[in-house]
Amino acid sequence: MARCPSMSRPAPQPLALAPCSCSAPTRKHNHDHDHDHDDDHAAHDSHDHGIDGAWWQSEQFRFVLATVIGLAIAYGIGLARPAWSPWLFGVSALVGAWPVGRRAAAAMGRGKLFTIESLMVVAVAGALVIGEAEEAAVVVILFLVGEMLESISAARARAGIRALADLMPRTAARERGDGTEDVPIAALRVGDILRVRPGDRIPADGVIVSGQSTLDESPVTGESIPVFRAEGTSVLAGTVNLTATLRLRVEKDAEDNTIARIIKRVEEAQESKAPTARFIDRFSRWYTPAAMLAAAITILLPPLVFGGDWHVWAYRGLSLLLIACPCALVLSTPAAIASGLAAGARRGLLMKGGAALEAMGTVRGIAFDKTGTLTAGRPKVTDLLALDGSEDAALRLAAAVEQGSTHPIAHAIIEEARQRDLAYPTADDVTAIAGKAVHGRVDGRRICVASPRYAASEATAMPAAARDAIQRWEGGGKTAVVVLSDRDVVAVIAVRDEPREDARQGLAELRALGVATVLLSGDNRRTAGTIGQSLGIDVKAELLPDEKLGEIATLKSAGPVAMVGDGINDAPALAAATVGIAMGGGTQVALETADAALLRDRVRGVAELVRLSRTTLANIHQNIAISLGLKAVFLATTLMGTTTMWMAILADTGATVIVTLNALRLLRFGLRSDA
Ligand SMILES: Nc1ncnc2c1ncn2[C@@H]1O[C@H](COP(=O)(O)OP(=O)(O)OP(=O)(O)O)[C@@H](O)[C@H]1O
Ligand SMILES: [Zn+2]
Repeated sequence: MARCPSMSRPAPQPLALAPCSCSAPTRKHNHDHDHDHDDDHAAHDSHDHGIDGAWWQSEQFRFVLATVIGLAIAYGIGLARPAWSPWLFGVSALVGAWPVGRRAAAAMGRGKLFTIESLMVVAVAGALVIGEAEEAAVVVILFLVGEMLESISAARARAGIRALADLMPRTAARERGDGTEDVPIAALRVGDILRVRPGDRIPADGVIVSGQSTLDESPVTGESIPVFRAEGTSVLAGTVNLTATLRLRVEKDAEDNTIARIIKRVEEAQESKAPTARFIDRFSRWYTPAAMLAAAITILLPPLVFGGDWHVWAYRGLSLLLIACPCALVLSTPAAIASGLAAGARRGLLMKGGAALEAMGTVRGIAFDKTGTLTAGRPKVTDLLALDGSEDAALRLAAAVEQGSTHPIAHAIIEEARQRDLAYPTADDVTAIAGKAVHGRVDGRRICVASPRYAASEATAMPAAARDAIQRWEGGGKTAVVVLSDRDVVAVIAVRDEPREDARQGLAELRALGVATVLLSGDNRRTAGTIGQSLGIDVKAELLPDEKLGEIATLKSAGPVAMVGDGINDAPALAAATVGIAMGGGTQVALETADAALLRDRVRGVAELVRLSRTTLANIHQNIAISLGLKAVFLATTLMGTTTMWMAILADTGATVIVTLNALRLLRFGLRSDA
């Protein structure tokens, strides 16, 4: 990670986002490193996915092992012939440092003088010059071992995402004639019919054409309760078919499958840098040269000015170089972010990057949209009051204009008309007025389905019966819409959208986390108020779409704000918030528009997201404290002369490993808490 894998065959590319040397912020991540050598390039790509085969089979490990054995032999011979010992150790150090030196030279070739590698090379060369060959050899070994440990643990963090990729079966049984043929997943085309036996994983996003079965969707969405899926419903690649054979029509090419897109998203997210990581990059840019300067001063100043011993101060100066190595610090943020993102993805919580994760960890307020977010988003018509003509006649008119609308209320009205077997005409000139109404022309009359507020301003008069019905229904948490025909009120229709099952609990969990919640609704005050009260959330109602943006701006002035919506018709509000979280409305749109997306339509997922983000932030802070703390301690002891060079590098390696292991703890996030 912080140190680049050193072998000619590029070693595991861990979390692609770790900068590969402390002092070269412009090198974005390890990959760049391998791209220095074109001949390595192809090898790199092909190994990228084989990373965590057996680490002990890697060339990196063999090299380290060889160096350790070499050192042991040198030590053994040195016992017999003490005079040879410095030379043997010197040779060991040079051989072990060879790959590091090559990388330092390559970086210098690109004009980057101050890298981890150059720190190492100068320190080792210096140690040899002052006759500390044994010390130099041990430093090199520890450095190599540290590098290897990092690769191994980093591969584990990355495996958090790769576990998702492993969900995909390699082949699928495609129907041909009477039987089936096994074809690789990549060869599947949209429209192919597949057979999936119980116990198999679904090979592609598709629709069930025959059969019904229970599916375990937890691998993809984190939803632990198996779901029943019958003919006509869609299924996701990577989920497990539990009970019966299904015939499936492929709806997506392999690379467009939801699971493939999730993996891609998370990998992209891991590459993106969090603000803290950017800060540390900038910090390293002057930090490493400063360390070199400090080392030079330590070596030169005491002997020249105060008559100090040359050997002693050269040794301390060189130790200082090793202490200055900021591997652990550079790694502290990206390692935690990568693990946090992977842990989230496994639980159906997707985030677009480190920035979103960091922001989410500091959020103090969260605004919710109502329809499709706190409620299921599938309202149903519950009451109908016809003032002029029959109920069916009114419903026909309403359905005619609602055909041109995508609003959930429109679906409810059309569904009701369908259930009553009503044939309805098509309306002309259908226009929707966002947040207010939809209107169109039917049989020469201007028909409008509108919110009561808008209707009141349009209608010539609002009959008392209509007014009463509206009041009563809204007080019961229903949404009333008024059907107008040429400015006459012909009917009032009530629809009801049920709150999500876990909405109440999810909001309570957020409050327990100290997050203020508010419902921003376009619905009328009474309806939204009733729902808000039953769920325990503050309400701002009767907001037009741009007024929602205004509310978010106001909230934002008090601190970072997240907005949770369905990601389809509230994209502007999601964009206006510090963090936009998409929920419901399918994963497809959500993944594109928002900073974060919940694959499971659970309000509790929002609380989980907050907890995960905060845990990740805390992890980052621990990592920074560990790396800087250890450096501070060893800085003091080195200048006092109580610790040696090899202890300094051991501290650096140790801090790096501790930081990596600490970050890996995040992968277990959520295993202990609820499910
Ligand atoms: N197509 C439509 N048919 C009937 N009424 C509509 C339509 N579109 C909007 N309205 C009216 O405008 C109101 C506000 O709509 P808007 O889309 O802003 O809010 P919403 O999405 O229904 O609710 P929320 O913002 O709480 O999710 C609705 O409650 C309804 O009365
Ligand atoms: Zn280091």
